[in-house]
Amino acid sequence: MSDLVTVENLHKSFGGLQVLRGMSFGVPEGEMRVLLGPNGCGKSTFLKTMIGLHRPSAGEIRLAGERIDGLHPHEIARLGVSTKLQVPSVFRELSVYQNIRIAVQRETGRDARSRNMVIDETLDMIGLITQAGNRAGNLSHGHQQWLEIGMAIASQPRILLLDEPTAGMTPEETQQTAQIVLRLNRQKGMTVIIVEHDMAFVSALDAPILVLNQGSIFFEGTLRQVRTHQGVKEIYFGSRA
Ligand SMILES: Nc1ncnc2c1ncn2[C@@H]1O[C@H](COP(=O)(O)OP(=O)(O)OP(=O)(O)O)[C@@H](O)[C@H]1O
Repeated sequence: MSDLVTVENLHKSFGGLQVLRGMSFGVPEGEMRVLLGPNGCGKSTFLKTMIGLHRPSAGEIRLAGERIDGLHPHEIARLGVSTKLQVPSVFRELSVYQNIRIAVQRETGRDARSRNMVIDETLDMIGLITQAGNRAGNLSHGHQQWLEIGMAIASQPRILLLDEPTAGMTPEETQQTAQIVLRLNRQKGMTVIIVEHDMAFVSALDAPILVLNQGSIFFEGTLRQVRTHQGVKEIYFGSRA
């Protein structure tokens, strides 16, 4: 299958600080990749560059063969790239249902019946149907994260980017989040790129891993291969791992 996302020789500097230095990889349509790497190696910078919040210093990002680097965030979103970053984005005063409805309404061209179907399907996907009438601000931290995932998928994107979605969650919520992401990927066929540190979560996803180090992809393989690769152990897990 051809790549939905192609990242080629991507560079991003902030002043004199070179964060991304020749990052290259591809993700075939319908697949998932986990982006791992030590703190400050540029994982969030990559996600923000992909959604147009940062302009690359050099290199290309393609979606289904078309260049998206340099486009505005709303143009990239319209092409089907959706994201849940670490910054909270739910409307706390509104209900769970209203939050999802707002996210669905951002899409044009749907009639009311099909909008309602998307809202119900989204609530089902994120496991919050029984909480639909609750105020978003009253949800637990974990459930708010699921709601944010729901808002990100309500536009039915081609690719979903998640930045540390399980941060601050309990171990049980973390496992349930893995199930949500797996449903999106395996049942809905959504392409997913996830930045994550939690190894229990990464293990549950059972997806190929990209290890980012010093601004470029250092290694690509399974979690098992990553865990036993001497070079990765040294840069990521520390030499004692
Ligand atoms: N807007 C910015 N201006 C200047 N420097 C920045 C900016 N954004 C990120 N950086 C720097 O770029 C480097 C990479 O940051 P980034 O947040 O991408 O790392 P990360 O791999 O996501 O880290 P973590 O795992 O800790 O979240 C850091 O040194 C950071 O201080």
